[in-house]
Amino acid sequence: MLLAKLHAPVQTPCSCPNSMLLSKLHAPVQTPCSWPNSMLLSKLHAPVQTPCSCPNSMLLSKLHAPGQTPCSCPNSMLLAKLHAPVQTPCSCPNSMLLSKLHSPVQTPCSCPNSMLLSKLHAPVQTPCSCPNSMLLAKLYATPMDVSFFTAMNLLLYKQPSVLVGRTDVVAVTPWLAPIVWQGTFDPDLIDIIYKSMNLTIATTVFAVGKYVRFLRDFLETAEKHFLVDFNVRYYVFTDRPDNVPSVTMSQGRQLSVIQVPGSNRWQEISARRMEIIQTAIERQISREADYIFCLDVDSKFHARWGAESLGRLVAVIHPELYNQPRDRFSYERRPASTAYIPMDEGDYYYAGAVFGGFVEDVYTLTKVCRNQLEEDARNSIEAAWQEESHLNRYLLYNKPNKLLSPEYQWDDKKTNAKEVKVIRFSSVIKNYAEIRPNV
Ligand SMILES: CC(=O)N[C@H]1[C@@H](OP(=O)(O)OP(=O)(O)OC[C@H]2O[C@@H](n3ccc(=O)[nH]c3=O)[C@H](O)[C@@H]2O)O[C@H](CO)[C@H](O)[C@@H]1O
Ligand SMILES: [Mn+2]
Repeated sequence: MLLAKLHAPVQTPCSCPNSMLLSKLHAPVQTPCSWPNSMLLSKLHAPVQTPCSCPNSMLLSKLHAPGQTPCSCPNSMLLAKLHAPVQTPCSCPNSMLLSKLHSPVQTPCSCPNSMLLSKLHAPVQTPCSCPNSMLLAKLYATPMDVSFFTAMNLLLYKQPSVLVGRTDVVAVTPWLAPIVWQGTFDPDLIDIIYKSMNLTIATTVFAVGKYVRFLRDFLETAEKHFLVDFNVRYYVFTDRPDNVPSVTMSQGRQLSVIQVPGSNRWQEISARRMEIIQTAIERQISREADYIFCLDVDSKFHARWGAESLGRLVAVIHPELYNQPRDRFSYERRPASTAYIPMDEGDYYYAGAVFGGFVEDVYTLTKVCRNQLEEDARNSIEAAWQEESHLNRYLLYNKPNKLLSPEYQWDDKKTNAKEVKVIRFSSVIKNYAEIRPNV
């Protein structure tokens, strides 16, 4: 619930994490329940009651009054939206007010406002799982917690620039989705924002037939680089469960093995992933994770792959075709296939080896692609690149809201390109004739 709210549209047109938190904090109390924290939140959003002249009443009145004397210091800007704790205090009236708000209640008297302030400064009581309690718990997390709120105050990070950034690559699509390249995000900042949400990321990987041999490197390098310090649940789909290696997992990470049939056609193994992922989401993943990534197993991680990769619907730009005109893309070009894309259409060529997003969005993607694959099979047509062709068709008409650059899907066969400053995940070189069940 909280996660959904954090992703709700921001009132102020800005996509920065502070705005997301602020908009949540400013939202009217939703679904109030009778539990004390909900009541308290309702009061916080209510107008000041029965003002008296005690310092606490005065402070509360100021808090609910429109922003005064805004200056350009970070505190004033935040105060205009809400009473966040002071970062880098200065002596402007807004900073002073903020300091007061976060200091212990002064001179308590028995007026309702003093009582309310005392409650606000008290530790969270008996948390339950309603959204209001979760929000309060975050607001009042102890300084030891890396919670959204404390992290925002303690983390000093480089000022974002409007004028200086990557100029050698395009970092945003024409529909304003970011394209994630090294140098376009602050890794520490982005991790702290997402870590406080206590997310679980499902990661599916297929190791059918001889492809089980890739699992050890895949998993061992993932433990070093992939969403480190996040809760990750790997789902390994294989016809050889006895050959799944035992790899030591860090805290918060676990692996489940799900048995699937083998096949004597690699095309079928690859394409059936859509159906199998769809079914696994229905059966268990929807209850066990917030986000999901679906990855190829014949790959290794080499460098950080962090929370910058998370989004509602995420795709990766194929390393072979990112600098090619769309008519060279290996889309399915036969109108008889449901994966058909005409020559004059197409945004990017996305790789089938990496896609992800919110579990429910990936569920829809896998369901649509599975249905299209089955319809094609009934019509005896197989798209040029199986599920990858269907994925490209889906993403053309259902735009992803985050794109990963080829840093996130390189190929060991390729020499480095100067715009790729870091290779995070790459396909290993394999002998197709030896490893696949058919050629
Ligand atoms: C050179 C080439 O052909 N590249 C295509 C091939 O990529 P790839 O060579 O990356 O395909 P792949 O052989 O890695 O197969 C995709 C994934 O399916 C799983 N798997 C596949 C076969 C098997 O016997 N067992 C098994 O487990 C495994 O997780 C693997 O990572 O296919 C993709 C679509 O699927 C794309 O169209 C690629 O452009
Ligand atoms: Mn592969």
